[in-house]
Amino acid sequence: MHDEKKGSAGFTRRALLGTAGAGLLVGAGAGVAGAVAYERPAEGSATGGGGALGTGRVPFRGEHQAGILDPQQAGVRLAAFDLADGAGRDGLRTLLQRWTKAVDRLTAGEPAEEFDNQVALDAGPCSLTVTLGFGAALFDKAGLADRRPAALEPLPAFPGEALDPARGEGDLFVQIGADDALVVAHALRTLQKLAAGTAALRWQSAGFARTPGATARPMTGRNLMGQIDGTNNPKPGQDGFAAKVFCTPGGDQPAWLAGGSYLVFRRIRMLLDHWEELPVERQERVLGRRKSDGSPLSAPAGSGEGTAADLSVQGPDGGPAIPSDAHIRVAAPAGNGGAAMLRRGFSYHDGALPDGSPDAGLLFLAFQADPRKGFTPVQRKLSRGDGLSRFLRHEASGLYAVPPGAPAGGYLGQQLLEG
Ligand SMILES: C=CC1=C(C)c2cc3[nH]c(cc4nc(cc5[nH]c(cc1n2)c(C)c5CCC(=O)O)C(CCC(=O)O)=C4C)c(C)c3C=C
Ligand SMILES: [Fe+2]
Repeated sequence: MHDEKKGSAGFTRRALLGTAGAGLLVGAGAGVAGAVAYERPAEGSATGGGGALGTGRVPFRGEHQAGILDPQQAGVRLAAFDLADGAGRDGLRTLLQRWTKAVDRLTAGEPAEEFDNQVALDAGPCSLTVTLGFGAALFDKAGLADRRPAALEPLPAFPGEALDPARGEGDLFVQIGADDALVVAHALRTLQKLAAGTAALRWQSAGFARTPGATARPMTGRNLMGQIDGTNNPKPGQDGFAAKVFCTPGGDQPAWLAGGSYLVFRRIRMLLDHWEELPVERQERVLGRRKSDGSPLSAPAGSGEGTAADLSVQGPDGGPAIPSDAHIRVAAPAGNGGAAMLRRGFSYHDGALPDGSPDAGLLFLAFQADPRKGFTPVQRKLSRGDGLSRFLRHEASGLYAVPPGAPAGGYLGQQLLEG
């Protein structure tokens, strides 16, 4: 399932995933997203860029789109565009062809042919990835209603959420990640210019994750609650990994989505003023894992995040060591009919709200083979019985069909338009 194409920096995507495996072996127990050993190529080993971080290059083409299995970059911009009235199928095709041409060049560290504004001129690729998704409304607008996947039906309403459609949804979604903020901003600006007249920017959100090299050794990242986040993600190489994350045609899954995925986006604000009032031991019981090393409360402190959580272990008080409303218990696949997803969220911090509280939280992103069997049942349960939910507010949402990677010589989304 992994592509073998070599990037100019002299490593393959398989090599990246292999590095993820190495991360596991050293006991980090880390998942793909934000969690893997994140080795950069040696300084000067590739085109452009001054340092090792700049030369990282992620192949854009392959069976799956980049930005799903690849390690998280330090910076991300999520954005969605709405297709203009009258653009139709031809307008969409032309737009996807122009975006593909630009992304091909930008991910190689080269300026776009059209509309390049020189913002990223001195930088290498910086591990830039651009991941595209299609929102449900796109299919009618582009005359493709008969190809809309059944699984793209709107997510149900969940208790406690207050969603702002102006900061979510949208026809064409992009996740733009890179290890340099200018490279990220440049890529979005280029896509926006190329879309002029065909699609208009609906919303955008900026996020961040650990910068590679910030810690003494590669580690799973922390979120703004201070928790190690990403530990128990499905991992490539595990039995059934691909079936959890990528679509297999058949049933009501369309053929054009083979090798693609579904992405759920949620902008989730953290009530940090309340959270930070809790003593660390209480915070740990809300999650079910320790803050220090991510070890589950069912195992001794210091055993590390790679230790499997045992939901049957009793604590000293005779109750469950991992409380009944602990986040990892309520979210666990075991209690949700096996529901699984690959989480790849980024933190955001957009200053303060009018009441002075931080406008900060998680840009939750989860890739999965079918949201009806992944995100929806888990979120339904979390919204009722999760101790962590008391400290969270879901503020925006999006569900997108993520097409497979661009075929050799072809364009992103070609399978939908011409399959
Ligand atoms: C509907 C799915 C989920 C939402 C929404 C969600 C929000 C959310 N989660 C954290 C922090 C952590 N989550 C962790 C584990 C975890 N979370 C989900 C699902 C959702 N989380 C799953 C399926 C799991 C794995 C459960 C298991 O089987 O162990 C963890 C623990 C470490 C880890 O495994 O990643 C943390 C930390 C936040 C802060 C948040 C919303 C802002
Ligand atoms: Fe979670």
